[in-house]
Amino acid sequence: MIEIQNLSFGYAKNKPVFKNLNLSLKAGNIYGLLGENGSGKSSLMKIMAGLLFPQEGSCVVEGYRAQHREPGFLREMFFLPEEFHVSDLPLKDFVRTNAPFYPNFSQEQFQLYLKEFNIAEAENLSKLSYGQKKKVLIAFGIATNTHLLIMDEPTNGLDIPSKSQFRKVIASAIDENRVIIISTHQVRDLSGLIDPIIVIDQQEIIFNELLDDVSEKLSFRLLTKITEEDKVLYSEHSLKGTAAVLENTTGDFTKVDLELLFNAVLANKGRIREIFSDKKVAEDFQGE
Ligand SMILES: Nc1ncnc2c1ncn2[C@@H]1O[C@H](COP(=O)(O)OP(=O)(O)OP(=O)(O)O)[C@@H](O)[C@H]1O
Repeated sequence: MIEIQNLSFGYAKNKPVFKNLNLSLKAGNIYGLLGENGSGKSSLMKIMAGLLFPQEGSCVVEGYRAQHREPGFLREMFFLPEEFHVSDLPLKDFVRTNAPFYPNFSQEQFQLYLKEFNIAEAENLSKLSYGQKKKVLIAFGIATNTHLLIMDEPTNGLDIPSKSQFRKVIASAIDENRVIIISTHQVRDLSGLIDPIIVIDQQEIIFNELLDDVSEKLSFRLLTKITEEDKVLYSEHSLKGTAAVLENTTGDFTKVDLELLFNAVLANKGRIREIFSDKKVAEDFQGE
């Protein structure tokens, strides 16, 4: 659905944000895009939305070059940026003005999601808080039924009940024709929702894996003591013990802790890359 090839991008000449980046995203998935502050998550999302242009290489969405923002592309793409502005309109006028851009917009779904988020349809946007406005945009974005839905830090600013409502509505919105991309620092908010996980670091994608493959290759354990046999890739001390990411040498599947995974990927990217590329070589070999 999205093919990014040899993409280089930067805001200033000698300060690249991405160098020769390649990424392929497939419909039917809710991708989680993770990275430290300034790693380029928002920039990548804006490139996919056609709002920033590659200096080299290409970003093609369902056959359209994103940067050309052709009508056929715009009809099938909704982008919720981290910072947004909405006009002071009654909600029904907001819908009347914006819904016609999206041929598959569903008023019925929009109402359902608003109800889930406890927002009355009679509201005027000027009377809503930041978090409530965000929920209106999330509800609208999902109800557009576009093939590509991009959300930059959607749970930022949402209260605790809204975060679980968010998970519920997003989980109901994915289908085989749609790709959803969500960037976040709050990985715990999105655990059980995002899969695969993509990590950006230092101008490149350093990790792009399905959680099933993560469970197969890595173990997430709370250890009281680390022994020499434990192939520890990353560990953190806590009051409960040492939370560790290890190479999965036993074949047992443990539950993936996204925060630990992210920290491990950043702290030990060379070894983690080797572990996952071994798997890909083996799969390619089997496929021959
Ligand atoms: N409008 C801009 N002009 C110049 N540089 C920019 C601009 N926007 C972002 N940058 C730079 O580009 C790099 C990537 O920024 P980006 O906002 O894409 O990162 P991010 O991963 O989304 O960060 P955060 O997690 O803090 O939101 C950073 O070094 C940032 O300073």
